[in-house]
Amino acid sequence: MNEEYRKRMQSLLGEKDCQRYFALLDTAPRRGFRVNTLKIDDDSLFALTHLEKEKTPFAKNGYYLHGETGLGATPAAVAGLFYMQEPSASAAVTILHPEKGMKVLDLCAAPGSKSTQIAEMLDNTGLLVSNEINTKRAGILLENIERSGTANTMVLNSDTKHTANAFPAFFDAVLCDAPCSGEGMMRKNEEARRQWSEKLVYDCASLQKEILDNAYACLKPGGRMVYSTCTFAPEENEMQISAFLQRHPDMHTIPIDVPFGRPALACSGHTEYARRIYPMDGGEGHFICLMEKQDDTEISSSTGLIKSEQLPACAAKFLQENLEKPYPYMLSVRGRIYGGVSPFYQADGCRLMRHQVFLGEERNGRFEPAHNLFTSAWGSFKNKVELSDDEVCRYLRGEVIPRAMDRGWYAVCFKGYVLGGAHSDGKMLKNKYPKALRLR
Ligand SMILES: C[S@@+](CC[C@H](N)C(=O)[O-])C[C@H]1O[C@@H](n2cnc3c(N)ncnc32)[C@H](O)[C@@H]1O
Repeated sequence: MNEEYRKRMQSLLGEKDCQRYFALLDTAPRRGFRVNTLKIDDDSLFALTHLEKEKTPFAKNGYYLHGETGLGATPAAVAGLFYMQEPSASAAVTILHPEKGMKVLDLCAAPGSKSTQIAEMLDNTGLLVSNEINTKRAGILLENIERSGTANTMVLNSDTKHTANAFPAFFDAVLCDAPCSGEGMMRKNEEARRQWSEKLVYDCASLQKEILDNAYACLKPGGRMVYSTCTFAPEENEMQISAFLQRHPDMHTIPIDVPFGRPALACSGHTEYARRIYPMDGGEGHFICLMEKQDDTEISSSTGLIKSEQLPACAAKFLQENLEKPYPYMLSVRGRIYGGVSPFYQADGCRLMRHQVFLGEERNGRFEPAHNLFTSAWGSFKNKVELSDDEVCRYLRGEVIPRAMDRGWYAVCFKGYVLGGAHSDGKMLKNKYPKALRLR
């Protein structure tokens, strides 16, 4: 271990805790998952799987994982019934506490562990905008968003300054889970140990400053914001917040009353109100600071709505016949049809990857449903087909399933939970599970 790092941790933790910390670095990392309450409740998930029921203190629906591997390829994971997440990472959204109906921004969102948690708490009300700058990671974010079943989430692949330009003073709550030097990843990731340097800490602090200012620009007066990192360096945490509060006197820190972690370090601006979580506290490591913007200005957001084209008749007919309930909002753009529980907002200057739920598209006068129509937890598809365990494996590999049944579209299910879609020609179920997701 880098000697410089050892010295820094010693001055942060003191001798006794420092010894515990370095001893823990050589043990197995804590792993966890959250039950996706958009699709299933805790008891039903435990009845369906072999997952153990040991709760973490960090989230209402958060549990520890013990030894199980390969869970990502199980039908329950593919159906989006749970999301694997480092246990303490769920603390940031617990502290942000998004409430139903709110407009929420997750500014640095990939791969989506916190976005999916926000989506669970919004419970398909309000709006979630999930932004990620890295295109490949934004693709993974989109997959996770689709799998989670959320029907209120817009996915952007933009630099945070473009997000700030598109959504000035727009959000009730903002999560700024900034890129960092990743000291909280050292137990699970050898690379994080090797790449650590003081220069990395300073480089991250400079990027975080810019991202935090952009997060601030997106927040409504009266709105709340969480700044979080998975690192321990004060330059990226308390010192970052202290400097931010000096630049933005209309922001203040809020004490956090939770049964986990420990008070943060005291710098100007009551940074001790924030929480630090170390491996000794039951997770890998996080810093979380809750702030609020003063509510004494009359700034109104200038973000506008997208005008929809007329819904093609074939799409309107298909959706009316096949969905158990209609989406409150619909958007038709050049033959592509979206549904959502929130109005569709413009995101000028941003690269938009998804407007809420992509339902499908019109092709030569016919409506072709998209995978997301089946995975959404909103308007469940009426026609369902239940597959055997063996058929589920074949479906997830992209194979055709022989079945005599009425022609038409079906939601393909594993024990009642939807995996994706298929089209029957009367004898065969043609597999519509996306090629990119198929198991090899
Ligand atoms: C700590 S990770 C986010 C983890 C995510 N919130 C989660 O819980 O799944 C930080 C993310 O910020 C992204 N990022 C890096 N620089 C950025 C920038 N300038 N603007 C927006 N995102 C950025 C990284 O690509 C990375 O995906």
